[in-house]
Amino acid sequence: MRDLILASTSSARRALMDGLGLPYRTQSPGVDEQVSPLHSAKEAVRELAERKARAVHARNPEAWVLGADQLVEVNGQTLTKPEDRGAARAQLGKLLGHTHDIHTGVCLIGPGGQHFEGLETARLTFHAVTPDELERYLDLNEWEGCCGSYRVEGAGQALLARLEGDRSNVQGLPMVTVVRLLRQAGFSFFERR
Ligand SMILES: Nc1nc2c(ncn2[C@H]2C[C@H](O)[C@@H](COP(=O)(O)OP(=O)(O)OP(=O)(O)O)O2)c(=O)[nH]1
Repeated sequence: MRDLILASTSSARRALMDGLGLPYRTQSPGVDEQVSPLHSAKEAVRELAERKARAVHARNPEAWVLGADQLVEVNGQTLTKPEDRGAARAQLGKLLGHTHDIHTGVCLIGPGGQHFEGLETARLTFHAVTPDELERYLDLNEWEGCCGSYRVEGAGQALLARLEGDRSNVQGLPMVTVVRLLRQAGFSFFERR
């Protein structure tokens, strides 16, 4: 049985991997997530996904390690996870009534140094809502730990006017891409245990 590690502290990513049914374990990447301000959002998530995977692989060289990173891009600005409710209000203020992209980079590193990577973008359009409705949504605390301050699988779907792309990508892992990388790496599925 292959040793697969998800290099993530994200409960959303764990939930998505749990659904896939492959045996895996998790480890925190514990990396500095600073990247050059000259990087585009896509370059940043690609670099950080690899940085996370390589950091955990360095501690577990015999394992397969999957890392991921996500950013929201709107009007040329990149948004990550909000620090507090005020930051979440400001983020949603940029997204409501507009269209934004959410990019997720994924990187799979193997015991022999094998390296597979992918990047997926989903495009979301949000309804414009009143300030009172925004405050009511913020009261639900779905903004906590979420890039862009919303949960597409939660109450946040009431904000969604249009979604183009892989919904699981918005949640944190583009599972169509993750499955492609795992199959490219030779993983087999539905093993009898
Ligand atoms: N449940 C849920 N989580 C979301 C949604 N959109 C974004 N997120 C979460 C997934 C990730 O945990 C987080 C993206 O931020 P990062 O890529 O920096 O990952 P994070 O630091 O959370 O975990 P990691 O670096 O993998 O340990 O936002 C959503 O619609 N639903």
